[in-house]
Amino acid sequence: MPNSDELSVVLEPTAQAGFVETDYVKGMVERAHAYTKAGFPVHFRGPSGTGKTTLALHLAHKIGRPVILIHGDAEFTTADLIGGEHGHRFQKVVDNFIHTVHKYEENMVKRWVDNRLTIACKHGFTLVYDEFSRSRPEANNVLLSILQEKIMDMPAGRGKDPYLKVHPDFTAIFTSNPEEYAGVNRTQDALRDRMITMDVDHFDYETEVRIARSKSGLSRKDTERVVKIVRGLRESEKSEFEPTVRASIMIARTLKQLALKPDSNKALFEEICQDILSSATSRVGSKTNQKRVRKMVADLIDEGLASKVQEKEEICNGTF
Ligand SMILES: Nc1ncnc2c1ncn2[C@@H]1O[C@H](COP(=O)(O)OP(=O)(O)OP(=O)(O)O)[C@@H](O)[C@H]1O
Repeated sequence: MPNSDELSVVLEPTAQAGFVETDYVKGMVERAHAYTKAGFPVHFRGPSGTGKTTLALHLAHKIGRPVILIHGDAEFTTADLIGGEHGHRFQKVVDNFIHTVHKYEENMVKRWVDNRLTIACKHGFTLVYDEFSRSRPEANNVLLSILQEKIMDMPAGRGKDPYLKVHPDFTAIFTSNPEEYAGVNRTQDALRDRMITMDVDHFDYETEVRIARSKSGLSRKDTERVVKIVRGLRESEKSEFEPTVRASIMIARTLKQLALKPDSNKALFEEICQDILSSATSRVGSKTNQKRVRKMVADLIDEGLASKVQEKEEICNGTF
C-alpha cells in the first residue's frame, strides 16, 4: 500500500470531461491499449496540439490503475525521477534554567524518499511521462532496465537492496514532440527501441469539429465555420507555425462567450480570428509573414460567408 506521501502524487484514472471519441481517436486508443496489454510501453509522438497528452491520459483511464504524471524537464537528474536522501532537521531547544538561552540543534539523519518513477514501479501504477524527451538522456537512462528487464537500479542510500523489482501492473505511456527543438534531446535509440511509437497528427475534420464543439458549446454550424478557417490556414502552408485545434477551441469559445454569430458581426468575427491566428502562427517580428497570414485569414472568412450566401440562395431556389 502506498503511504500518505506517495498518495499525494497519485492521480485517480478518471475520465476526462468532454473527451471526444471519434473513429480516429477510438482506433488509436484501442491499438495503444492492446500494446500495453501485451506488455509494451506506448509513445505518442507528434506536433503540438495533436492531442498526445489527452490520448495518454485517456489510455491511462482505460488501463484503470492509479496514475503518476511526470513532465519532462531539461533540469531533471535521475534522482528527480527515482528519489533521493532528504532529512536535514532543525530543532529549537529552550533552556529551562537560563530562559534567554535558545539553541538550535541540527539533526542530520537522512531519510530516503522515493520519487514518482519509483512509486509507479513499486506499486504497479501507470506512468504518464509527458514530453519525456525534454529531459536529458542521462536522466532517462534508468528507464532502460525498467522497460526491458523490469528491474530498477537503486542507489546505495535507499537501503540494502540495490534493485527494485518492477510490479507486473506497471505500465508506461510517453509523449514527445519531435518538432520542438529548444530544450529537447534526441531520444536515445535504446529507449525508443523499447517502446511502441504511434505517430499522431492534426485531427481529421470531424474530430476537430467535435472537439471544438465539446470545449465551447457553440452550435455545430458555427463551429464548422471556425474549423474551416483554421484548417484552411493550416493546409495553405502560408503560416510558419500551423494553427492547431487549440485555435479552433479559442475562437469557438470566444464566439460562445460573446453570443456572437460569425455573419451577424463580420468585422468583430474577423478581428477575433486575426488576433488568435495571425500572431500565433508567425515568428515575432516577421511582419511580412503576418501580413500574408492576415490576408489568408480574411480570404478564408470571405469564402465562408460567400458559401453561406450561396447556400441560402440555393435553398430559396430549391436547388440545395
Ligand atoms: N479526444 C479529445 N477530446 C476532447 N478534447 C481533446 C481531445 N484531444 C485533444 N483535445 C483538446 O485539444 C487540445 C490539445 O490537446 P493536447 O494538449 O492533448 O495536445 P498535445 O499534443 O499534448 O499538445 P502539446 O504538445 O502542445 O502539449 C486540448 O485543449 C485538449 O483538451
